[in-house]
Amino acid sequence: MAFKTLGAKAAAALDRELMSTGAFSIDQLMELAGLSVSQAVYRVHPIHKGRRVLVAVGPGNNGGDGLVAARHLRHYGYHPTVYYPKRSKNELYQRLAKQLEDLDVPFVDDFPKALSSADHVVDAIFGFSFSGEVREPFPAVINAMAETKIPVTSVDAPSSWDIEEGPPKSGVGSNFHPNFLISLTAPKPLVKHFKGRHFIGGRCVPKTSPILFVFLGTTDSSPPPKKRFVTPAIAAKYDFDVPEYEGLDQVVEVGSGGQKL
Ligand SMILES: NC(=O)C1=CN([C@@H]2O[C@H](COP(=O)(O)OP(=O)(O)OC[C@H]3O[C@@H](n4cnc5c(N)ncnc54)[C@H](O)[C@@H]3O)[C@@H](O)[C@H]2O)[C@@H](O)CC1
Ligand SMILES: [K+]
Repeated sequence: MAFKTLGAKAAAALDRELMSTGAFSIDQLMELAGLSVSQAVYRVHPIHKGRRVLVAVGPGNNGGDGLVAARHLRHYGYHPTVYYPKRSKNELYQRLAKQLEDLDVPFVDDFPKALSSADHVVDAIFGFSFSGEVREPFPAVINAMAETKIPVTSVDAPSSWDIEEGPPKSGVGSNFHPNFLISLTAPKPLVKHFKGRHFIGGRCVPKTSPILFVFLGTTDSSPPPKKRFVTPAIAAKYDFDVPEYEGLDQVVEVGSGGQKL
């Protein structure tokens, strides 16, 4: 059985709701997203496979997730490098970049050159707000990620893929098939075209409501709740499934097309 998917409009509406009635700040959501991404990378590319992780950062919140992930990866002992060609003037992104600079994480301008000395790539260029043809300077970056033999982990969506329809039929991105994908909160419809290893990660901590405690039968001696990140009410309203997370994990591996394993 497959996890229900969340279309681009629903995903954007969900994030807006979390930031209004849900009382979360964008910083919190991005921190949890980036933390999940860093854990997915740690799973698929443990440090002994090579420390050099190149993080391709786009101009929006998907890029912000990449900046946060780079910081966590640095703390885990990786040597991240960040390609961030369209820097946002937004104060949040400037703070995320400063945090990386303070950790001596290098920012590079030449993506192909950086790729030639990387062990792993994180694709945090576009997420659910991508649409249309890829604009400069990103076509060459997408092409390079499509052609490289270095494993690529995409954040929320393979950049350049249509959120509903998947890879473009021709042109930039039509041959881009990342090895790994981490869907944030819930898979997007494009996962039906994804063939690699697939994880779901999170956005926000659960509100353990009395109803949830009753539902899970939680007492002092019972196992901790495995549902994570969104409240049961939000999952029901947006009609998606919350996977079961183990222990301290911020990610759960699922089938490539979003099937329950
Ligand atoms: N929306 C939210 O509140 C949150 C979103 N998160 C992450 O943010 C993503 C969505 O973020 P955003 O809504 O900022 O959007 P994206 O980061 O998906 O992309 C929007 C940016 O890409 C540019 N863009 C769109 N189409 C393009 C094209 N064809 N060529 C070149 N540039 C193009 C836009 O001008 C904009 O700067 C999610 O997929 C997820 O990864 C998380 O950080 C948590 C919170
Ligand atoms: K992406």
